[in-house]
Amino acid sequence: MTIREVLLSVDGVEATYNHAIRALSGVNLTVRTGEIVALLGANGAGKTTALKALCGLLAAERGQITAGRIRYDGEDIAQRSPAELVRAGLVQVLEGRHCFRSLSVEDNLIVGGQARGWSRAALRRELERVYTLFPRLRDRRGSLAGLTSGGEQQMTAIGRALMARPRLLVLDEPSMGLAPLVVESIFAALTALNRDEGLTLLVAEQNSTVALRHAHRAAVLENGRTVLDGAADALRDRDDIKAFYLGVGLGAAA
Ligand SMILES: Nc1ncnc2c1ncn2[C@@H]1O[C@H](COP(=O)(O)OP(=O)(O)OP(=O)(O)O)[C@@H](O)[C@H]1O
Repeated sequence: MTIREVLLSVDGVEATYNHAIRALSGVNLTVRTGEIVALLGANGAGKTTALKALCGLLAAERGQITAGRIRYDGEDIAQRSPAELVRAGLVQVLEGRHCFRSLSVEDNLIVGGQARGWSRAALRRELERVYTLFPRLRDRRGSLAGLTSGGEQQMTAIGRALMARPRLLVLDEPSMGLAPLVVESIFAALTALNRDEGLTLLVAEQNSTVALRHAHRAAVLENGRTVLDGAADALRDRDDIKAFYLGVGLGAAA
């Protein structure tokens, strides 16, 4: 996959909640078209806040961007609504596998396609694309999403985002609470989308071992600020960095 122009840039972003609690104090991040970028950091480092800031979701949590600039596809997006950003191709999968629990898996996916107003034929084609990527969802398409496994719910949440045909897919902790094999299959699907379709990905993860295995580059947050930014393979080999910033024990870092 060829990596091209800068699709997203976050420069010196600071943010607070309730105009009082400082959550971000200098986040810098660049995502180029065709890249997989991992956003790493320990619990509470500011990953979720950073993703919400760039997806237009901070205001809904009484959060404010107080400094810095966020540009997507060459435009300042700090004031854009999440719906506008989805139409522009910036689509997020929030932490915690947000599915409509009382809708079927397939209806969840269809809801994701509504942002694009697909025709019937196009909708069918997009559903097929998701089912090819996640065959388990084809088997479970008639089941209520709330009654499927954690992994299937995460796949449904990702599938729903894919139905909007993102240019940049932003994911918050896709591995959370899932068994290692399920995590591996989700990351394998995301990597295949990146490789085969050039989908650009920004993935926040506490599971730095998995994220660094799949990402091209990574940024590390500590106390709301970017402290490291570099090639994923360089960070992967630095056990000292992982132990210091990511809380990965030296013995478990391999
Ligand atoms: N809605 C909120 N209101 C007030 N403070 C918040 C809110 N959400 C997060 N914070 C605070 O902002 C800081 C950054 O939290 P954030 O959730 O962004 O970190 P994180 O790296 O995503 O951690 P985790 O992996 O635990 O979600 C923390 O100090 C947290 O307590």
